[in-house]
Amino acid sequence: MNTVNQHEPEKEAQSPWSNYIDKQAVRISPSASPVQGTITMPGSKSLTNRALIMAALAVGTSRLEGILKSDDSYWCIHNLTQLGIKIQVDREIAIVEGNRGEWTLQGIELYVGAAGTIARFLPGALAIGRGVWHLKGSNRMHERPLAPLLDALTSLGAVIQYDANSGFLPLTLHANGLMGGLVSLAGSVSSQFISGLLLAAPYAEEAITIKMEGSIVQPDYVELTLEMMRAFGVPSSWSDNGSSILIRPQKYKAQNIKLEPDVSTCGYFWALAALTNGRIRVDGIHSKTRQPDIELLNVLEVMGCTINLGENYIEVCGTSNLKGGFTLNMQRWSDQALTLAVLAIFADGPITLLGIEHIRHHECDRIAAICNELRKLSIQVDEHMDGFTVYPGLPKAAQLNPHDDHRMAMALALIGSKVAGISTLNPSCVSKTCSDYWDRLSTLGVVIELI
Ligand SMILES: O=C(O)C1=C[C@@H](OP(=O)(O)O)[C@@H](O)[C@H](O)C1
Ligand SMILES: C=C(OP(=O)(O)O)C(=O)O
Repeated sequence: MNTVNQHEPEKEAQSPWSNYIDKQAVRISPSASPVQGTITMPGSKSLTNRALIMAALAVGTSRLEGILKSDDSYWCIHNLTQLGIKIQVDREIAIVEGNRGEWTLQGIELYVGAAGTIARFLPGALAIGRGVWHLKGSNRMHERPLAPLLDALTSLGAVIQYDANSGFLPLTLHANGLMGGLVSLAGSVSSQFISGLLLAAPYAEEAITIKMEGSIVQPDYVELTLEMMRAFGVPSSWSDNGSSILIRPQKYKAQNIKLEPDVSTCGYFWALAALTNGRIRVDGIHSKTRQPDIELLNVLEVMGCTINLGENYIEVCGTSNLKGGFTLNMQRWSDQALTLAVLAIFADGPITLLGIEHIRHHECDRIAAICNELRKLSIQVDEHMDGFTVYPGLPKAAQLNPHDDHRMAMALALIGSKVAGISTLNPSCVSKTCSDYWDRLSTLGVVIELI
């Protein structure tokens, strides 16, 4: 539990859409006045990669508006293009010509970078066709689990050969189409296994029933998948008291759709308002979104912030006295755990976050990594198997290591918006989901020096 994976920056996993690639570190210093602004946010990573893959498999040509342009979506577009899908990107719009589920280019190597969504969504999408592909990713992606998904695909007809470790990338996938039938799948380590099978399920020879074993972490992402499938013309039905989903054979129909902004990225900016007693309004988003990180707003309200919900915007106004002294189970929206860890430093009582053991399998072991970094600031933390407790304190100056994890970098930067002397290494790792993060902070008055 005490070992920390000090992953070195892996530049190969960054894409042409990455910025700051030549920078070693970033110094973050407080703004002279409370942070205020009305901003827009890039598109959701989760929605972008789902929409790209469904559009690629669809009948007809889709138009996706508001795509995210970051490493995770770059590798998705790059791989689909390598596989013969025609995709034109013009600013934040992608035009995608669907292949009706028939892959034409085989025998190629596909590189998924550090993107969990591609590593978990592409194998199923490929397994519906016929052909052989080699899949690999970043060093960290080679350590992130895939076995439940790959075992399910194997039981439906795929043949998988592992280069090194069974259940992990890199691997060779021999696709023979997917049979239908009943398949059991556990989502207790990652909800992406279930989304990955769902995305492919309509292209199986017979109906597929996915029986979910045990509880699913972050289940709203499965709902996001089902919602996007409905948008592409594929319905699904739940049975067994919500533990099984049935998908019948059919094809996605090309769509013209607008994607929501990324609520996980919004979280850093709302937290910035909360911390600096400022005001941040994000346009183009509403509180009825299915993206689970919207729950952060309820917690910010409990902590003393004022939340203004418009039809097409959400505004957070901060407070001079952030309230702590509570315990939260964050299993359902764990991408914000690191944001809350940082807010907790400046609250008036300790905050304990539990139910998030699965984030040890994300871009780094996020529980070990955040505890390690906050201790460098002399902040008291207790590490638990499934979470951590952060105690309020005055952070001392330090250089922090984001462990090559975009969310570590984006959350740790918020400490610098409050106190002097904070810097973090490897600033370009933010490009996994927000390639212009440092410019965005700078525009809002936070002092950013890229070195
Ligand atoms: O399906 C998705 O788009 C995601 C699912 C979640 O992952 P896990 O279910 O693997 O925790 C989330 O953390 C990730 O950022 C995006
Ligand atoms: C867990 C995350 O990403 P991935 O899609 O790689 O799992 C994340 O963005 O916090």
